[in-house]
Amino acid sequence: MLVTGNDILVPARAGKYGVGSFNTNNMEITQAIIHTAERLRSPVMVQMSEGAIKYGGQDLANIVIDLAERATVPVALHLDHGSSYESALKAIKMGFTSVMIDASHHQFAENIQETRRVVEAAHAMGISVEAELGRLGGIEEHIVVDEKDAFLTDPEEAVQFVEQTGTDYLAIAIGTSHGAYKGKGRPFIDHERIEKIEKLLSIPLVAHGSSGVPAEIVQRFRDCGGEIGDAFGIADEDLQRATQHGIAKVNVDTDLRLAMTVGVREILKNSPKEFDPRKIMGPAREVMSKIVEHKLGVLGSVGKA
Ligand SMILES: O=C(COP(=O)(O)O)NO
Ligand code: NA
Ligand SMILES: [Zn+2]
Repeated sequence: MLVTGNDILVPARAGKYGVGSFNTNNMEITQAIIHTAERLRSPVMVQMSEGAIKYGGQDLANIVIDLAERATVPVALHLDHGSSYESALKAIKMGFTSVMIDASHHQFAENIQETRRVVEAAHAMGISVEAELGRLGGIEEHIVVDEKDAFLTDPEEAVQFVEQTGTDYLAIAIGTSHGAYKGKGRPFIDHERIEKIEKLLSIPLVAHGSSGVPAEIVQRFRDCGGEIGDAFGIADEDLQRATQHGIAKVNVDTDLRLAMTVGVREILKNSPKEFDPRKIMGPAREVMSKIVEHKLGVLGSVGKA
């Protein structure tokens, strides 16, 4: 069933498990996310960035909404990294049941102002809101925030921010970053910071940049002609620990991008005569489903629906 972000994340925080919020850009990615969640009796969030909305529009949103409405587990459709009040309201009009307003690149006061506007409008329409305080490293969609400017979330500021905005859940910068290159070997995750914020805030916390970038997928990517550097993601145990301390929503995009590309490249390489789209996208859907299954297991949401 299609529900709001709060319907999924408030129980997740209380139950000390994480809920995967996976980015989608087409039907097969959406099916891999929702059908795997159903099979594992897990709540799940499907998210679209502004780029995905530009690419697939209402067509793509309707695929997600239809699968979510018919799903036997709770599913929310979430706007990822909404960059403005207008963008958030447009998404709500499109049928999104959760919206992020990411004003984290503004000064504190502007972030509060922009976020509060969205919260008032979204709440008037029964939609829940994610905001962000602190800046991740890596490439945050339209913003390249390099390491030196990235700053982690200040716990006391986070309390003020939540009080003054009314945001339902909060994305915090705790060492993760977007993309496939999160750090050499094992990215540093500031567990002390998470645990400080956990004690001060009772709302669900959000971890962006939570792809694991599994070595096996990276190797398969290379083996079928993909070019990728020294790619590392967040370690499963770091993610598991974070979900025990307030992290309830966990954003994953890169892992599904790599998985789909591996599926397609392997077919094109090993079956050069193949040109049936179902035989090309079908195996890619399988590779993605396995990645979703692994992630739901790491997050502890299996059987929670
Ligand atoms: O935070 C993310 C995705 O992060 P990854 O690049 O680690 O999948 N989307 O908002
Ligand atoms: Na988001
Ligand atoms: Zn993100």
